Amino acid sequence: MSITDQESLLEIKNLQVDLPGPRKGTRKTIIQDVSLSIRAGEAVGLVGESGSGKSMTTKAIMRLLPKGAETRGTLNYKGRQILTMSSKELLNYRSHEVSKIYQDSRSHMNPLLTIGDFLVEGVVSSGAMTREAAMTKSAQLMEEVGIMSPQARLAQYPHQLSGGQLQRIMIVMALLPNPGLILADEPTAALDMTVQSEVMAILNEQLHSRNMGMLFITHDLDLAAAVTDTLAVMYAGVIVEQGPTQALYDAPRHPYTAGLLASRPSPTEVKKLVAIPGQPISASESGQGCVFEKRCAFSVERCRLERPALRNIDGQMVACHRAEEIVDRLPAGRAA
Ligand SMILES: Nc1ncnc2c1ncn2[C@@H]1O[C@H](COP(=O)(O)OP(=O)(O)OP(=O)(O)O)[C@@H](O)[C@H]1O
Repeated sequence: MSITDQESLLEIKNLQVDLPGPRKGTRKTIIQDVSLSIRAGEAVGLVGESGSGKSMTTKAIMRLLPKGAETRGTLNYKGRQILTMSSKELLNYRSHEVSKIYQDSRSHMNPLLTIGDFLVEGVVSSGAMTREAAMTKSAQLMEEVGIMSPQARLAQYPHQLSGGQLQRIMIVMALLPNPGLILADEPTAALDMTVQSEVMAILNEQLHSRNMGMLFITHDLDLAAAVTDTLAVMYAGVIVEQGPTQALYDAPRHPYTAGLLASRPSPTEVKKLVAIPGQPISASESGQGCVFEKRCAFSVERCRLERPALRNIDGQMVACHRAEEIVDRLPAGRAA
């Protein structure tokens, strides 16, 4: 099946992931009923606190979940079912179709390999390119992402490059096989703000010039808002709010999203931070009701008893029974 701008590159429907529980024969749910789609040229942000299930979602997309994991639902890439791919298809999918960019590039690099050897290792060993072709393409891509003197850099070792340069090298490695989809897991978390913006601008530019899709994983709503077209907010393995980035950022409708926005510092003004009370829970600790119920200031009995489904309110998908009646009482999130 060919992909046009309008068709989904990646389509996840009703994903549920269970892992073996602490006692023999038990299981714990990590991801519950997650649906998400990414089109070519689109950047989708998956935002949530630590433990909400963001990384597990990317692992499910790569079919790299821990041993003993049980996956339900459907995951399609360009119309092909990821869950039923043969080992050969899966190898091709992981090495050519989807690339991952990690948070801490230095810890993913072998300090004993030159940048060049590190970059070409994957594409050469998968037989996709000769070493010479991979080195030439790496040098071209390095120029595209703003690394000066690429030939000299290819011969250097990771300790000779700064954090920002290494993250650009990770982007080059991700682009080398010409993937359709990039999974970027907190790609700038280890960088300072200026370098963070530069790296995100490079990713954005590449996304559009190559018409790739991107899933951008982060706990930083502001960063996600700056670089994505669509946002999905995750809590305890569930997407609680989803919609066009600008609309969701300007006018959150779920108490959790509003709480996240109110709890971060403003870059332009001194304001009192409003923390979300209580501690995040994992999917396996959630009861039959709303996953956010225990921390929500607007919780009523129905929230405790009945899990709210995502429903469309003015173009935003919101999983809250009371979304319409509480909208004016949510904490103001946007920086003034
Ligand atoms: N290998 C594992 N075995 C069992 N449980 C796991 C494993 N890895 C993660 N979990 C659990 O799965 C849940 C989701 O974890 P996940 O790593 O996806 O969260 P996250 O949102 O990516 O967090 P972070 O931002 O800290 O990376 C958490 O409750 C976590 O404890």
